Amino acid sequence: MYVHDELVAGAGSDEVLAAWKTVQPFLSEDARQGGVLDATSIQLIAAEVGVAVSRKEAQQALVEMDANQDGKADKEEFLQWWMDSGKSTVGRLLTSVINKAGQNTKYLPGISLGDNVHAVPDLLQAAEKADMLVFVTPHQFIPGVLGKLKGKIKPNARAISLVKGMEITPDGFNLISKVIERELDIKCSVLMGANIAQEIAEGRFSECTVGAETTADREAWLRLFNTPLFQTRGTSDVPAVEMCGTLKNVVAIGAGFIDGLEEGNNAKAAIMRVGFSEMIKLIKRAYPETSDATFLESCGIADLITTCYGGRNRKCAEAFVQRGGKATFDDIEEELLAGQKLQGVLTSNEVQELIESWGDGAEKEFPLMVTINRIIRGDIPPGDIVRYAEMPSKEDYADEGRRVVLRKQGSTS
Ligand SMILES: NC(=O)c1ccc[n+]([C@@H]2O[C@H](COP(=O)([O-])OP(=O)(O)OC[C@H]3O[C@@H](n4cnc5c(N)ncnc54)[C@H](O)[C@@H]3O)[C@@H](O)[C@H]2O)c1
Ligand SMILES: O=P(O)(O)OC[C@H](O)CO
Repeated sequence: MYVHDELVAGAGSDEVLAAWKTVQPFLSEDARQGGVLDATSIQLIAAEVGVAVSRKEAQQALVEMDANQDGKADKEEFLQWWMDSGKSTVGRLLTSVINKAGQNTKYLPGISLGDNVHAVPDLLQAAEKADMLVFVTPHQFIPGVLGKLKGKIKPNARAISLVKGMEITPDGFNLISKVIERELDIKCSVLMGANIAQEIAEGRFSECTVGAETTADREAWLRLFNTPLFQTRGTSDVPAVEMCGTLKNVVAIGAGFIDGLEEGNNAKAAIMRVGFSEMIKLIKRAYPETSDATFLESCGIADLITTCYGGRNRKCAEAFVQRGGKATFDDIEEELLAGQKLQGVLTSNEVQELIESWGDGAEKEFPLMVTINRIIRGDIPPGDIVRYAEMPSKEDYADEGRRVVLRKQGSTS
């Protein structure tokens, strides 16, 4: 499994002590006898706990460690330095942690990944011989990932995308599965559904929808994914499945605004209802052949519900309101998600571009999507979400932030 490598928090003193013992046979004579370290010993111990330490860093560490300035660094000084430094400048490589601890301590702490999961930091090494490629990375990173894979994978490999988002082009848009197909010249199916990762990782029951054009592809992916606790249903309505997963993230931002405003359950249900009907309208406009039945699959109504209650888009939108305009979505993402990435904000901008590309009058077809985007951009305050039908705009706030233009009767604030 390819894992985009990064440095994560350093190991604790217990792990380092265990590493110290493990590498004893390889330490220098001085280190073994009296616990006096040299740079090589530091590198060996650090490597054992999954931390990459260069020669230069190890030498610098020796200078920092020598607290009593006797020209030596012993075990106690080493341990003290390790804990004090917090490994803030060194850290542990995530792939190494996953392979040693059997856990992704950064993104899924406490979840055992199983013995057959091996993290590989080299994308090509992980993918070039694969027959089945599963794409699940935030959609902003997809171009970079595909650039590295282009022309380097098996020509008959099958792909599936769990990625939510779209690419905007001068001619319209492409869903991520289509971007994968175009760049890698292979078929790409999709898997979407009410699938909050933490719950699946904990082995709790959920469903999902696989969209694949051919029966052979559907059967192949169902064989791979379907389990009693992860019930997978297939459909050939591929773009609608992917569009549902993509658009519900925008509605979830709206649901989060409602939560932040403490507008209550009725208001949230209303935003979800309107959002769902705009999703359906937008999907049918882009893909008129879409089957209504797809909206009742896990990728449709179920994913909308779970994301509007338990997702990160909802959570960050709620915080955006609670901060009263003092924090941007970027700030909130960094603070609340610790390295994870929001999809809904980018997708809202993409959807807005798509709607605008459909020409005059198209915005009025999707007043909630447009209103959510205006709130995200800071053009109007979050409270205006309940006035989505009037489509309040930046111009309504021309007078030093006060809402001065009443677009429709009864729209005062
Ligand atoms: N988390 C969920 O519950 C969930 C469920 C279903 C679908 N999805 C979708 O799957 C996609 C990925 O979401 P996620 O939650 O796994 O990611 P995430 O939000 O946890 O993002 C962090 C991931 O991005 C990787 N990353 C960081 N920089 C990168 C780079 N330059 N290139 C490649 N990868 C990089 C990190 O290693 C980490 O794995 C999204 O489109 C999301 O909507 C997520
Ligand atoms: O946490 P979110 O808001 O990115 O949503 C997660 C998944 O898409 C739910 O299926």
